[in-house]
Amino acid sequence: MPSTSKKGGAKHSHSTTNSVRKDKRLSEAQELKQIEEKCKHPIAGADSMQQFDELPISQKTLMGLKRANFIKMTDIQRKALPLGLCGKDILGAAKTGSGKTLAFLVPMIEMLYRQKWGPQDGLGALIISPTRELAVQIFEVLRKIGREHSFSAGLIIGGKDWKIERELISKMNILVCTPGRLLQHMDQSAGFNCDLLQLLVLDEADRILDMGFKKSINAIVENLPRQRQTMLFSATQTKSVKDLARLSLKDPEYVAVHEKSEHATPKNLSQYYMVVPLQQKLDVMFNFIKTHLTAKGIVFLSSCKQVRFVFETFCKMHPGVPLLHLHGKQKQQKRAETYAKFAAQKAAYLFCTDIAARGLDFAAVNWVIQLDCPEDPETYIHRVGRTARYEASGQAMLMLCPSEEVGMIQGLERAKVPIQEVKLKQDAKDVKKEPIQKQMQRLCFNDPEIKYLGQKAFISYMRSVYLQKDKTVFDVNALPAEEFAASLGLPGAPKIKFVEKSKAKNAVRANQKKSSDDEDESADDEEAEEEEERSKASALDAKKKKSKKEVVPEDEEDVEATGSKQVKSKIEKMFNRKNQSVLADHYTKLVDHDNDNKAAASAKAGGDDDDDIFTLKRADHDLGGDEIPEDAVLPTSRRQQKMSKLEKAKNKGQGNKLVFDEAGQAHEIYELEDEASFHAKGDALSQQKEFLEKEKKVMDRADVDDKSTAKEKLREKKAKRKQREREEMMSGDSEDDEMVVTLGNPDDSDDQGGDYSMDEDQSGDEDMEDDDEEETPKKRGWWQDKADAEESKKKRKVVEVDEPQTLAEQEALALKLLGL
Ligand SMILES: Nc1ncnc2c1ncn2[C@@H]1O[C@H](COP(=O)(O)OP(=O)(O)OP(=O)(O)O)[C@@H](O)[C@H]1O
Repeated sequence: MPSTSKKGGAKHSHSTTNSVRKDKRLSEAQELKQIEEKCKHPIAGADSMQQFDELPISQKTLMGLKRANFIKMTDIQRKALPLGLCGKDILGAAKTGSGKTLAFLVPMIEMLYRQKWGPQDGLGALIISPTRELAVQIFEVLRKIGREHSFSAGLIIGGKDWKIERELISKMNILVCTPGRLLQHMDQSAGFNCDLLQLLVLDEADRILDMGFKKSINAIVENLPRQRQTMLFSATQTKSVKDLARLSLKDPEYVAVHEKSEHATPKNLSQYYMVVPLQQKLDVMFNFIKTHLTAKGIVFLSSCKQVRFVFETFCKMHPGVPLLHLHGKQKQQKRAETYAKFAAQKAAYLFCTDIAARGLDFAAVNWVIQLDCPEDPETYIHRVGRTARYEASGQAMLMLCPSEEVGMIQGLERAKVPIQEVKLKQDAKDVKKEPIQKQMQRLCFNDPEIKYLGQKAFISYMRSVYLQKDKTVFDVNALPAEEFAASLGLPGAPKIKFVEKSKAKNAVRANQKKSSDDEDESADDEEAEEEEERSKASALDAKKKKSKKEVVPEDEEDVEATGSKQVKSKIEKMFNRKNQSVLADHYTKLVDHDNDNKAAASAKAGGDDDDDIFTLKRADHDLGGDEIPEDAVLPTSRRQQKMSKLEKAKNKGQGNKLVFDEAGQAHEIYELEDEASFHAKGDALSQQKEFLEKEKKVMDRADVDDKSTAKEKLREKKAKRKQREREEMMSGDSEDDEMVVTLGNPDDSDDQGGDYSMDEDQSGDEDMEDDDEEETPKKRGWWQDKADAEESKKKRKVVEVDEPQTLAEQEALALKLLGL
């Protein structure tokens, strides 16, 4: 009967499927056993292995590698993979473009596979990258080679929506992320749990471990289990014992493939440098593009503003090849688009900051041009590493100002970078030519936006040079400011306070040197010597105070009319700006109260400058000086405003103890005592001391209590928030899976995974940069609830002073609120 035969057929096929599955399971179990057996350290015959299929790895990984055309191992892979597969901690160092990514991805996938990691096991491996673009790239390679496996992997670099990320993060086996965003989730996402983490990878480890990310990484590592495998990779590897200790590496294997090689850069890379006066750089760059129209090049500049200005002006001059720009202040979507566009272009030039210096793997880049000098040889090595990747060849050009040549070239020699000088062609030096400068002037003249961008580019370049640590290379005073400004098309160089300060500092140094020379000469004159000491000490004191203030110049103080020694308030300074020649119009617009809204809107739309937005906010407060009574004690300095209550209390001293008489009048204690009984208690000084000690103890106790209460409140608040989030999570399961991939899905290989958006951890990347062409209004801080943020927003609008501490402050505030 048909029905019976159908049933029988179904039964048959069912049992066939079952037996296929069973066979598969058996062979997998067998494979696992064999791999386990082979992965005992050291792997037998590892030294002679050349291909991936000689390694003790799963068929699934091998298939993934094969489909992505990875057959033969590179040097770093040959050395690092056998160690990584055995679970060793690794410090991997190999030249740029040498294949470090696979050296950590393969052991990671294999380790999870061998442990039969499943959805219920949660997060097993974490990869941290310093930039979003690099994280995306790693994620893509993971998708390719892990396609046969069934782990879930997520990209956490700041999602479009925090909530979506938060929901997904709890379900991932592997996460590729940037430090800031990861930390944010660790702190705020209820479902995030990394207690079972098996493996941590830091790609571009030296960058992640340096100052910019230090705090985030420390906090992240604190949350991770100590029992885990850790791998660090970079072309310029850190070997700092301190760094390794803070990551709790266990007997790490140092795998360096270029340590013994003659050069630190790829052998197929030709490297040149050219000494170009600052004012000719743009001209030389433009000519370079015009004479290399079929090339694909990356041009590095020192700040976002520089990038934007050069990009905008060069676009307007139509060089005849597509131009793109990439920097950390662009919106994430724009960044991702630019990345994809440049990757797809055959001939194009990408202007960028160091955000693109590390790890990015664009195909077929012919030239890397460093229009601005890199901060150190390491940065140089990473920048040039964007070309000559794997087995390709490439060329790199470094443009140096005359004052940078000696220091930088010596540094590069020490870092084993082979570089040769090429001379600027005579016609490029011809002052009569200056085609760019004239065009630049026209652009600035016709378009105030361009002029303003130029001013900002000028200032940010000078600031970047001023802030550089290596003073043997960077000397802001050696730069021809006027000529440089003219080369940008500006009518004059904006006055920059920190440059003036730096000159003054040099003068003080010269004076000190002179006075110490004088001191040597008059060593026999005792009186003169003493005087000398005194003046030296006070000069040093003054210098200390000055340098403290100068370390990080405040944005709004950087550009300022110089010459006046008068002490001015910030508001005065702000208004004085309109008297400057170059930035006059712009600042007039910004501090014009009637036009505040207009200016705010334009700042948002054209959106360049956070300094300006900052200025605008202050102008908005309407804190007219006449509203505040003369005797009111308002916190004036920023430091004072930031002072905690405790600090303020400490600064106020211990206070007086008063006793009230029957009429309710307050008296000092001694007033109500007769002299005999006062003396009977001991001498006045010891009484005073005893009293103060007693009071101090009381205060210390109160302080401890206060702190623990505050901590407790914070804990409660956090627990409540997490609870709330947990409830929200339970109530709706998001269907958005843009940043997620289940690796075992061969059909989705061509999808563009990950839709990435903002993340807050780029401070380390672009910390010299302070503008934002596409800046959005300030977001709620990650530590704030929505309600908190609203509350603080409201507060900000009402009063901008600290909670009044003294009677005078309270009176001042009361009068202000009453509008008197
Ligand atoms: N075994 C291999 N066979 C073929 N190509 C490979 C192999 N390993 C890596 N590659 C290719 O080499 C290029 C560089 O690899 P990868 O990005 O991993 O280098 P890297 O060492 O991490 O570079 P960087 O230091 O700049 O980050 C990539 O395009 C990658 O696809």
